[in-house]
Amino acid sequence: MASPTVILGVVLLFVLYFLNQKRRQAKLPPGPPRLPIIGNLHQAPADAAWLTFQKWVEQYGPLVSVDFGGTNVIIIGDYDTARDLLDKRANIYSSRPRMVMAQELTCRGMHIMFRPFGEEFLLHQRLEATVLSPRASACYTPVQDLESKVLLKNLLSTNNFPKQYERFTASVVYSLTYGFRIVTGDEWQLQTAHEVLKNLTYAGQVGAWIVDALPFLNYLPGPLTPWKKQADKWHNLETNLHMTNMRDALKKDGWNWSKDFKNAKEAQGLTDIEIAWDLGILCDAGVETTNVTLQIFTLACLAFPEWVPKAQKELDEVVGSERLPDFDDLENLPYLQAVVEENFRWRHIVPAGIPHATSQDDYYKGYWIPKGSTIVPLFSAMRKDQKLFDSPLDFRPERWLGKNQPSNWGYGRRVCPGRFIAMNSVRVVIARLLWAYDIRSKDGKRPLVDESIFTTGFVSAPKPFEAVFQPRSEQHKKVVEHSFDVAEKNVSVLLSEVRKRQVSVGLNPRA
Ligand code: HEM
Repeated sequence: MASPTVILGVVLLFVLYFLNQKRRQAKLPPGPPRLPIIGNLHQAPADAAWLTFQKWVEQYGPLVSVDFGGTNVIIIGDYDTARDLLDKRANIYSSRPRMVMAQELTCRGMHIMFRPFGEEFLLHQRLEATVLSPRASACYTPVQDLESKVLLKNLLSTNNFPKQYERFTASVVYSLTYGFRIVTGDEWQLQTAHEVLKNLTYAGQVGAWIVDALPFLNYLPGPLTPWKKQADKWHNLETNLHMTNMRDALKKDGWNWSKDFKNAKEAQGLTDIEIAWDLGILCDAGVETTNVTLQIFTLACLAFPEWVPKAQKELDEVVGSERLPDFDDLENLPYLQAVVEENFRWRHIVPAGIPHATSQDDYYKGYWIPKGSTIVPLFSAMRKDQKLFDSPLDFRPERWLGKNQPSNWGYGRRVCPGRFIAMNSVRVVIARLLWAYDIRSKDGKRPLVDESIFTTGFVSAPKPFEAVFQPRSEQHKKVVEHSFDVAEKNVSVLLSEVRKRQVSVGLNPRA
C-alpha cells in the first residue's frame, strides 16, 4: 500500500497541475470548458469541423481557444481579427501545424502547403513565385482561352458539368506545368492524382493516426509502426506520378514550368524528386479548388436565378452576340466581377480555413496566444458575418458593386500563390458560361441550399446535383462552335506564345 506521504505528494502534484492549467487558461481567449488532460478533445469534430467551430464563435466571440489533447487551437471568426493577426503579424502567424503522418511520413516534408515557415519554405516559395506572379499569370491567357472554349463546346453535348469543369481546370495547370493537355478527363495522370489526393486527405485526417498525437511512437521497431508502411506506399505512388510527369515534360517541345523550374537558380541545390514534388503540388492545388468554385457558381445560378439576367444584360451590352467575351472585356463588366466576388463569399471551398501556426508567443487584446498554437481562419464564419453582410445566406452580387472583398485567398506569407491564375480562369469561364448558356435546374425548381447539400471534407463541394446548360440562342451556339473550331489546339504553340508574351512584358523565363 502507498504511504500517506506518497498519496499526499500525488494529490499535491494534481493540484499544482490543475492550478497551473487554470492560470494558463485565464490568459487564453475564451472557449468551451475543458476537461483535465484531454482539454476539449472529446468535442473535436471528426467531420465538417466548421459547424462546431462556428457555434463556438457565436457563443464566445471572434477569438476562441480550445485544447485538443495538448494542442492549443485558436479559432478566428471575423475578418478584422484575421487581418490583425495573420496579415499584420505575418512574421509570427505564417507557419503550419505539425502533421506527422501527412507531411513527415507520406510527403517526406516536401508538400509546400504543409512546410513550416523558415528558410526551406522560403526557398521553395521563391522557386515558384516567378511563374505565379501577377505579370506571369497574365501571360497564360492563351491556355485559358483555349480550354474555356473547349468547355463551352463540350457543354453543348453533355450536362455533366463537374467532369467538364475538372477537365478545364486540370488542362490549364497540366498544360502549364507539364506541356500536355487533359483532353478527355480520363487520362491516367488525372486519375492517379485523384488517388493521391484521397490518400493525402486520409493521411491528414485529424484523430486518424496515433502518431500525430504521439510522434515519438515512430521510433518503435518496424512491426509496431504499421502506419509507416502505409505512408511509404502512398509516398511512392505520389513520387512516381510527379517524377513521370516531370520527365515527360522535360522532353516536350517549347516552354513549360518543369523546364523553367529545372533551370532556376533556387533549384540548383535541390534533388529531382524535390523539384518534381513542387511541380506536382502546384498542379494538384490548381485542379479541385477551381473546379469546386465553378460548381458553386452553377449552384448559385439555380438557387438564386434573379441575378442571372442582370449579368447577361451587361454581357450583351458590352460584348454583343457575335463573339465570346474575352479577357480584355472583363474590366468593363463590373456586375460580372461582383458575381465572381459574391461566389467566393457565398460559399468558401475550404469553410474551416487552412490552418496556420504561431512561431512565437503573442498577445492580442489582452489575450495570450502561445507559440506553437494552431490558428484556424474560419472562412465560414467570416462570410456569414451579419455586421458586414445583410442576408448573408443569399447570393447577391450587388453587395460588391464598387467595393473590394476582404481576402478569401488566405493570409500573410501563406496567401494562395495561385490566386492570379485562378482568378483569370474563374472570371473568363463565368463570363463565357453566362454569355453562352441559360443554366437551369432539371425540374425547374430552386434547390434549397443548406449545409446538408455540401460534402464535409477538407475541401467542401456541393454534393452531386443536376443542371441543364441550354444555349441562349442558335446564334450563341454557332459562336461557341466556331470559336472552338478555329482555336489553336497545339499546346506547344500556345506555350511558345506564352513565353513570347513573358519576354514582351520584361519577364525573364528561365527556359
Ligand atoms: C479558386 C481557386 C483557388 C482557391 C479558392 C484557393 C484558395 C487557397 C487558400 C485559401 C489557401 C490557403 C492560404 C493560407 O493558408 O492562408 C491556398 C493555398 C495554396 N494555393 Fe490556392 N486556391 C485556388 C487555386 C490555386 C491554384 C490555381 C494554385 C496553383 C496553380 C494554387 C496553389 C496554392 C498553393 C501552392 C498553396 C499553399 C501556399 C502555402 O502554404 O504557402 N491555388 N489556396
